[in-house]
Amino acid sequence: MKTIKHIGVFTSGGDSPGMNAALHGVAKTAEMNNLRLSGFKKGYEGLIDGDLVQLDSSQLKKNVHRGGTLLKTARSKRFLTLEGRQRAMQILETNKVDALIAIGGDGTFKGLLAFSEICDLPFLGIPGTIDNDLAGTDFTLGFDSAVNTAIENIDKIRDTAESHNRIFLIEVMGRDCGYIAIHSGLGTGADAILIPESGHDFTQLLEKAGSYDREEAFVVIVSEGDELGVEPAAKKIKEINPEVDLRIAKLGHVQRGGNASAFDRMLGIRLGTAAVEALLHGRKNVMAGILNNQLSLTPFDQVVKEHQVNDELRSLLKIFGS
Ligand SMILES: Nc1ncnc2c1ncn2[C@@H]1O[C@H](COP(=O)(O)OP(=O)(O)OP(=O)(O)O)[C@@H](O)[C@H]1O
Ligand SMILES: O=P(O)(O)OC[C@H]1O[C@](O)(CO)[C@@H](O)[C@@H]1O
Repeated sequence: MKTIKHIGVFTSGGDSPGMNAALHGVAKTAEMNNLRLSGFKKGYEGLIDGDLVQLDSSQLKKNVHRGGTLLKTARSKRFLTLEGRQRAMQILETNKVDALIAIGGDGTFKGLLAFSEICDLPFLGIPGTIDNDLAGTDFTLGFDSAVNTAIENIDKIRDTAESHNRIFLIEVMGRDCGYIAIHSGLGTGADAILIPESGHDFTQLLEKAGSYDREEAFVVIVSEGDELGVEPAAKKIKEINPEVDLRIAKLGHVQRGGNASAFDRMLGIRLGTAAVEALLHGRKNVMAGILNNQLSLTPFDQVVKEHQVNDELRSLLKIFGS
């Protein structure tokens, strides 16, 4: 095993609160072990272009709380091509990088799997996405903050919904994973929660919404990947009852921003530290995560896209969400 003296780190895919805390965890642990640390900017784009900066923990510690990512991020079309990945490999060789840490979601780890076919440097992953759609960790960085933001905004919408006795269909993020919808819906006493994984029979829900008691609000949380979707759901409700007073609200990218929650700050510090220590212990091509509140390392091919909507959540959804 080659001695590690120089680590590269980057953030990739959608930004998520807690990424800066993870960068601080990486930088501080690298410093403690006398390692050089380079940050590649804009995800895989920075690897391809050789766009890198030297990182040290004194700048990063002031930004532990901040949402977004100081290294910036991107969805890189070029890294999907072999030419892009070959160029990235040359950049790593030229800069004498001995190991690479990626902070991102399932796409980022698929990228590392593809990269590992041509590049045998040790890669370490840190789960950073608001979607919480990865196996190998109970929570991804940013999920807790995003749910808190969603809940804060849904509470506000409920105030106006109650005042007007309106039906509100509120779309939350999560791509094709309903985790944010379940947590924000249960946490706000929603009347119904629609998620991609549930395979709903919508008839009952739509009828309930269509004939709702006009003396009350009716709040439905709809995950953006749900098979029905907010506009078609609204249309169907209107078909059942053209008189209903209905509004749609899409929370959108507000869910990705804002200061990281206490939970995400701590998670970032833990996982950033664990990633550097795992590399120093000779581990490669694994993601650092937290399972049952214990640090855990899971190979990339096992972490990509396993939805965590388990039996317990499904049964909660049956009781509270439809
Ligand atoms: N099969 C693949 N081969 C090579 N690179 C890939 C592959 N899949 C994804 N990538 C790279 O990983 C980047 C990040 O993936 P993606 O845009 O899906 O975000 P993500 O990491 O899943 O984060 P989020 O969950 O926040 O969207 C892509 O833009 C692309 O450059
Ligand atoms: O910012 P973009 O590229 O529009 O991506 C939005 C997507 O990214 C996420 O915020 C994180 O994966 C998803 O919930 C959402 O579907």
